[in-house]
Amino acid sequence: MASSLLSRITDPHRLGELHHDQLTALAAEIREFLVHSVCRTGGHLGPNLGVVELTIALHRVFDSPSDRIVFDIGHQSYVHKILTGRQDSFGTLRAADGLSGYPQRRESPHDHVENSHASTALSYADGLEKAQRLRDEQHRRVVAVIGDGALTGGMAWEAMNNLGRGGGRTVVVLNDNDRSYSPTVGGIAEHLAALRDNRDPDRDLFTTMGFDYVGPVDGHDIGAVERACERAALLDRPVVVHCVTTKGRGYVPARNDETDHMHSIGVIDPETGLSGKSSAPSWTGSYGQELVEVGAEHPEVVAVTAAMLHPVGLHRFAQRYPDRVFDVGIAEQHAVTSAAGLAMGGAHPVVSLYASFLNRAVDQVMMDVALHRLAVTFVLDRAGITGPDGPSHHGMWDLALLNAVPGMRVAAPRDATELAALLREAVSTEDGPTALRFPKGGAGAEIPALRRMDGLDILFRSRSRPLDVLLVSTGPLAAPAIRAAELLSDHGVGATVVDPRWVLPIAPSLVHLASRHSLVLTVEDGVRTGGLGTALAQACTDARIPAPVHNLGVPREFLDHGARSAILAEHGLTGEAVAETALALQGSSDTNRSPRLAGSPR
Ligand SMILES: Cc1ncc(C[n+]2csc(CCOP(=O)(O)OP(=O)(O)O)c2C)c(N)n1
Ligand SMILES: CC(=O)[C@@H](O)[C@H](O)COP(=O)(O)O
Ligand SMILES: [Mg+2]
Repeated sequence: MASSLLSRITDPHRLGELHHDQLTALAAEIREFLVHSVCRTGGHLGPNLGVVELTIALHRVFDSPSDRIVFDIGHQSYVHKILTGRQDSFGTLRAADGLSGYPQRRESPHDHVENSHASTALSYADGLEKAQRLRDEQHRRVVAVIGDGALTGGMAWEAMNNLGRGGGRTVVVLNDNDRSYSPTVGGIAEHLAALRDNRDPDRDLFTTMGFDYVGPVDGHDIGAVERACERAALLDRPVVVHCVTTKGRGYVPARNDETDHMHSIGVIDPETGLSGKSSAPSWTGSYGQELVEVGAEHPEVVAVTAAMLHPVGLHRFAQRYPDRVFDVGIAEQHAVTSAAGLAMGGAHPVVSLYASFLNRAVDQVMMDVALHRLAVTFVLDRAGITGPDGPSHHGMWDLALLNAVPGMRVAAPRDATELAALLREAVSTEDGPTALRFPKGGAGAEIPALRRMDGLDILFRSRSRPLDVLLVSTGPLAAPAIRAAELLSDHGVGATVVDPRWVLPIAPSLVHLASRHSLVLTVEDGVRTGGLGTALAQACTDARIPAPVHNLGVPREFLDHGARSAILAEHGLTGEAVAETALALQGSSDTNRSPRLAGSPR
């Protein structure tokens, strides 16, 4: 939808041609553009509606890309993308081969940080500034745009500690909308509220740490933000420009969304803000419901979230047990070690995180929880390929990372029934940490076991030659594994499908089962390197089992955004692909079998 002013802005330098009234009109056009485009593609509508004027002002004051504008998390960079020549391709947002929902260097020289994990922007700024000083490029400015939520992350304060006294000139633009998803929690949020209300400007934290402070500024007044940034740009020391904004501004359905002001939406009707999709039971919903019941059965259970109470499904538990839920802000490292303290004190904390955000707290899992053999349960949502949020959101490393943690037990439920059972087994484990992992989206159909054998669930067994191939499935990849076994059986190759339930460490019973088969294939929604398959292959080698163990999983690569199903298919994690791989491997050891599924079954 080309519009008069917006279509003129093919480059941010064109903003300088507009006078104040036109800027206000441009902001209105951008808001309308955002609502109609993001309602069609899905994405972070609320955060971007809140930074329209702020982003216009930044691009009028600073000379991107010579001046670097770095966005923290980057979910609020849509306006930046629209102003830097990408409005025409906005309809491809978050689709495979389309625009990323975060800054992406291959899209534009104006983009710098692709990682969507919070609280990193100030550290990048510190490094960029040091490089600029070394290269005698002091004419360039570094501008770090960080939200009040991201400012609750520990890394941000490690960077503030360096920026404040490091001789730099970073302009920290604090986008304060008083929200992460929910209202931002903790002392920092209180301090920002005091600054917003001019209650104690003299004792402000920032000046004590060596920053100038400019604000609070109305983040929706382009002129006011421009003047604040121009003042900041003249300073020869680090400065915080405190902009006060409103998440979801200008779109009534977003403002009325009390949960998170449409922080992240799917496809919705722009007129009503409603999604036509019937919400099938999700993994998150099943977990949230189950934890309420577990909370009644286990009074020692408490829940910990890192600013994602609703996204990880803890809101029902919070309603039922308000004193047993702890939102620590976007602070996963603190969440884990605080949980270690809770466990030391006799509680059984259940720490709910998106799997990829656990990456930054691995040392805390290892040295604060596992070293002390503490009863902490980690529930990792968005484990495996997530899809539209791209490489830093795929929860593909948790199995490999936790595989290296002594004493850690990891479960991967294949359906909601198993989730309920494994959650109870986890919170009943008192001699060390446990983890449950499940993917984004619907929990899928129930997959009953034929029988349970030494803790292993046998899900499929060919009537003839069942010992030809053992398919070891992980969580919901049980479904494609069963499909593969059916196809193999149709082609005269026997197969057994086993779900270990507790996938790490490798159970001796699984090694024994593998020893009885001619070929073993493991199937996991996680990086192959160091995952379940690697662990089973190592255990089979240690036990001198001759059966080849072939691992199917996610490659050791950063995977672009796209649909979860398409990415899984691309990496051979569908029933048909698994069957073809097994046939090819069989074919390599048994020449009279065709390695293809094509053609009618035997
Ligand atoms: C390490 C990490 N934990 C959690 C998230 C999930 N997350 C994405 S945006 C967001 C809230 C960010 O709040 P804020 O920084 O204030 O930005 P706003 O959305 O308000 O503009 C969270 C928690 C993340 N991206 N990274
Ligand atoms: C930006 C961020 O980290 C999250 O908002 C992310 O977009 C998660 O999205 P889902 O909750 O839809 O998986
Ligand atoms: Mg915020």
